[in-house]
Amino acid sequence: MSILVYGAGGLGLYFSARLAQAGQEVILKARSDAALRGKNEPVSITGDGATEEVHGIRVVDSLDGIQADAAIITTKAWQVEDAARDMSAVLPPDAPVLTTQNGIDAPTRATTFLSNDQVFASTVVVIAERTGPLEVRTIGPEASLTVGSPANQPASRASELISALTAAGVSTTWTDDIAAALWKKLALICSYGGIGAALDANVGQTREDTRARGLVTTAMSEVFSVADAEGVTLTESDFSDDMNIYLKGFSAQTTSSMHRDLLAGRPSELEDQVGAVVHRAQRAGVATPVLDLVYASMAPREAQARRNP
Ligand SMILES: NC(=O)C1=CN([C@@H]2O[C@H](COP(=O)(O)OP(=O)(O)OC[C@H]3O[C@@H](n4cnc5c(N)ncnc54)[C@H](OP(=O)(O)O)[C@@H]3O)[C@@H](O)[C@H]2O)C=CC1
Ligand SMILES: CC(C)(CO)C(=O)C(=O)O
Repeated sequence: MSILVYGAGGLGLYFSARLAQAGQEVILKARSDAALRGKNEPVSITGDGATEEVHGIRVVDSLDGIQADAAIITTKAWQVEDAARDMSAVLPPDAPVLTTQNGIDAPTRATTFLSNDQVFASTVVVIAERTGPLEVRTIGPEASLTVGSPANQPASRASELISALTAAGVSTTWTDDIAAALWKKLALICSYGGIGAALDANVGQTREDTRARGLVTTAMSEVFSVADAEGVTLTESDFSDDMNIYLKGFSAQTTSSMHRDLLAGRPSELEDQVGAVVHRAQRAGVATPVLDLVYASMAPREAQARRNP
């Protein structure tokens, strides 16, 4: 199968490497340094102290003349529309396209230029960081994905892509309620990531401090309340799952990518994560005082980063 991976950052390099190692034909849409260097170079993937060089990935900086059977969008959330526009010119209309972004808006953004039926969404659990052009480092286990169709398409429409991911060692589960899966993940990253960013504290530090832990817990329940107002069904056991990941699943040093980007002065996914919740809360008349404060305290930093990217 020929798979277009769009965006050579942490997640894009990770998927490209694993899919190519499993024998898939991978086209990686990169830009800037990664595209220029990548013409004749392998992708290097480091995890568990070992580095593997993966050859055979076709790195391109333009989709002109590209043919692919499926695509995975691995840009940041605010770049999904551009990616979708670009690939809509070359993909067959029935080719499945998988979004991987945190937040809840990526599938809608993708359908600005792609058909509802071909866009599949996923939540991704992995820690993959781009460490240089065509270099990625993973921390912890291989990725696991929950995949579904916002347009209620059957799994069979994306079965070849799902099989390719599974064969590449990425455990992939199908869900009939992808909206719930996206909101559940959003509740996790918005809460520990939002409070972590506002306090500049890692997971270990917010977990150990009673007041900070209370803020994470309240922020999480605020996201659940907004999901409820949006008609998304999340259960108490979903809340416990998220709390367990925060309290027991993450290593103490963990910070969210939104936190790291904000603190480094880079454009972040603040709008797509905390912003997406507080704006919906306002429209639905749901009180989210903790997340409002996180958003208000981080928005000036975000605006500054976007003035000087
Ligand atoms: N990394 C992870 O472990 C996880 C990430 N996610 C989610 O996955 C998404 C991607 O995250 P991550 O990989 O960390 O982000 P990165 O910023 O590392 O990667 C995004 C990449 O997309 C590239 N890109 C953007 N627009 C284009 C374009 N038009 N053409 C070519 N390349 C483009 C960027 O290029 P350039 O560098 O030139 O800007 C960048 O390399 C986010 O929504 C994140 O929340 C979810 C779970 C885990
Ligand atoms: C939860 C985590 C670390 C990995 O899945 C993530 O998605 C992020 O920080 O953006």
